[in-house]
Order: sequence, then structure tokens, then C-alpha cells
Amino acid sequence: MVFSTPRGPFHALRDINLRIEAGELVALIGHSGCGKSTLLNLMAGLVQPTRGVLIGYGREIARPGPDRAMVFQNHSLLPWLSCFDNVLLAVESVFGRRESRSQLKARAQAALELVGMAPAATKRPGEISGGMKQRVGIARALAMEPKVLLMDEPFGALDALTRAKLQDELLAIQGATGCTVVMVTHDVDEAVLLSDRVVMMTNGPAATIGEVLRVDLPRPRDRVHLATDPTYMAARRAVLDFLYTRHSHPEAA
Ligand SMILES: Nc1ncnc2c1ncn2[C@@H]1O[C@H](COP(=O)(O)OP(=O)(O)OP(=O)(O)O)[C@@H](O)[C@H]1O
Repeated sequence: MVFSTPRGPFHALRDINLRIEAGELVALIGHSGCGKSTLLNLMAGLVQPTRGVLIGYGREIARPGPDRAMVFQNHSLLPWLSCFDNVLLAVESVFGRRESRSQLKARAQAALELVGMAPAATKRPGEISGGMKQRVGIARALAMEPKVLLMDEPFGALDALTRAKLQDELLAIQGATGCTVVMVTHDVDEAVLLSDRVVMMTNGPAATIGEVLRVDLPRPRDRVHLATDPTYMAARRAVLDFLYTRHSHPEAA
């Protein structure tokens, strides 16, 4: 992936070769600026690769589509709409032509219930906390019934306790829906706790995939129990070693 900039071409990513299985939960981790969001945006179809191709379910990814829903760090809800209407808007964009008004509303309601936000359905984003906004953002994405949930640091702006709660909810939702999740994160514990595989990226420019770690921990996963689990600790150590010993951030070196 090469971006044109006023100072000439910028080579952001190179030689990315990654296959993700349906139903997998994959974390993309790497230092700031290595290209995690760029890779996620490529999967979303928001940008096109300079060379190479992305294939989703046998078809080239040429543009955003309802099979791939994005959840951003800053929730990106429309401030003038209620939580319910924010979700309904997404539901309408996918199912609006085929389903009745009451069916669409039922979908929006069910998605809000899934993330525990039904009681705040009539509130606007400005009237609820950061964690609640993020929940509504996830509800909006899930309501589209995507095959793939693309999450760009979805819990990055939250306090540790809210973050832990939403991580547990994501695990439960993914267990229930079986959707594929690709999540960008800076957080080693989050990556190991949630993922089937942790994709570790080297530093840019021309960043690539340095290593892929398989996390062989049974599900459902319990964070308290895992804190002393040898497999968990070894996985965590391997990611820390990659990030801070072998590929420390250039500015920190
Ligand atoms: N549209 C663009 N034009 C030019 N350069 C870009 C563009 N988008 C991203 N880049 C550059 O590509 C590199 C990768 O950016 P990206 O946002 O993907 O990194 P990241 O790993 O997600 O960073 P962070 O963890 O800080 O969010 C950076 O050097 C960034 O400046």
C-alpha cells in the first residue's frame, strides 16, 4: 500500500499475506503508525491496495459492503439521533428494501438489547457515557448482521473496568453469533485474551506481518482464571517480546 503525499510516495505496507478463517477472532497489533488501521481500511474496502488484492468470501473487495461492518474508536454515532435511530439507520441501509418498518425496528431493538443498551434507546449520544456510546456503536455494527466485524481500537478510549466489561461482552457476542472479528489494538492483554491469532506487525515504513501467534486457549475464556494460566502467560510474553525486544518502536529506541 503506497500513499501519494506532497513529499512523494509513502510506502505504508508491503508483502501482506494473511488468510483469516470464517468465525476467527484475529487481533492486529503493532506500534503506532505501523499500518494497522490501513490494513483494516483495506479489508473494509475504504481504500484500495496499490498492488495485490483482497478477497472476501471468494470475491474481490472493491468497496465497503454490508458483509463487513466497522466499529471505530470514537464510536462515530450521529449526535442528533437517538441511540435507537442511530442503529435503525444502519438497519435500514441493509434491510430497508426487503423488510417492513416493524421488522426493521425489531432488529434495532434486538441489537440494543444484545449490548445491554435497550434502556437508553431514546437518549442521544451526548447524554450517555463513553462506554455506552461504544456499546451503541457495536450494536449498530451487529444489527447489520455482518459476516465480518472490523474493529479499530474499539475500547481504546475507555477506562480499564469498562474496557474489561466490553471485552467480555464481545467474547459472548462472538460466541453467540459466530461472526469473524478483526480487531486493531495496542493492548497485549486484550489481544491475547480475545484472539484465536495475534498478527504482529513490524514497524513502518513498508511495515509487514512479522509473526502470527496462535492462542491455544479454550473458550469461553475467563480473565481472572487466565491471569495465572501458563499458556496465557507464555502467549503474552511472546507478544511483549516481539513488540518491545525485537521490534521496539523506533522513537523509543
Ligand atoms: N491517507 C494517507 N496518506 C498518507 N499517509 C498515510 C495515509 N494513511 C496513513 N498513512 C501513513 O501510513 C502509516 C500507517 O498509518 P496507520 O494509521 O495505518 O497506522 P496505525 O498502525 O493504525 O497507527 P496508530 O496505532 O497510531 O493508529 C503512517 O505512517 C501514516 O502516516
